[in-house]
Amino acid sequence: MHRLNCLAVLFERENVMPKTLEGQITMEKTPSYFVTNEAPRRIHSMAKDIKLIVVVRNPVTRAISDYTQTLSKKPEIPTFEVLAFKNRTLGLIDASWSAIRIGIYALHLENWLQYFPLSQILFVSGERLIVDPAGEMAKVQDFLGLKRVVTEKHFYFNKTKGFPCLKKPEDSSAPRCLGKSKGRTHPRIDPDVIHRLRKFYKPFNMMFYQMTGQDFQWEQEEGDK
Ligand SMILES: Nc1ncnc2c1ncn2[C@@H]1O[C@H](COP(=O)(O)OS(=O)(=O)O)[C@@H](OP(=O)(O)O)[C@H]1O
Repeated sequence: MHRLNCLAVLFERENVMPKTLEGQITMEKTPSYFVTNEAPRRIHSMAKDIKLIVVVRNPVTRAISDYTQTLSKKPEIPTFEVLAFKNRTLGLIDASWSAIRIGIYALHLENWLQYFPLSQILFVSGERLIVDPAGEMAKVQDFLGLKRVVTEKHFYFNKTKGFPCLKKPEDSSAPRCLGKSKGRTHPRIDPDVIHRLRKFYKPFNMMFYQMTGQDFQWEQEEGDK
């Protein structure tokens, strides 16, 4: 079943969704909501006061990450360079390919803003989440009206993983990194293709910065990982 339908069903059969007691928050996470056309209308009709959190990263890196994930399940698919273009000679990007379409954040956000005010949405920078997880988590906790319980002391940089991992200072349980499918090495992509994609996304990124009032600095980035 599609994940959106899953949430709808869970909400409808209230007994399936965990009961929320006074002072508790129920959270639900599905990556595809942000880019699903019917999602804002349906979620709004169920929970108008809901707080929404969206993690966004450079759409070029996001597309490559998306492709890497698909490639790991279907190694026979064409190369990224082939899938990215409608016509490579003309430099025509295939914006209908989901790996590329999902990164047109301004387009998706427009849809959500028809139903929810910006104040109900928090945008977390995927890049900041890696370099300063505690800083981004502070914003998340403030946004949710929670005490800042998760702080610096809950994170350490794991050199083998190449990413921050979680430690729980209050108990002696082992530190935890995200699984093998998170933080995989990306295949090398032709720099011309990356350049073309960056050009493609630039106006949409600008629009997104304007809509959110946040500059994610994706134009300043040198590499794409
Ligand atoms: N701490 C930590 N550890 C590992 N990975 C981290 C971390 N923080 C952020 N990231 C980035 O998260 C990316 C994977 O998340 P996804 O968006 O694919 O997850 S999901 O769609 O919600 O399942 C994943 O993308 P890839 O690098 O392309 O695998 C990571 O770059």
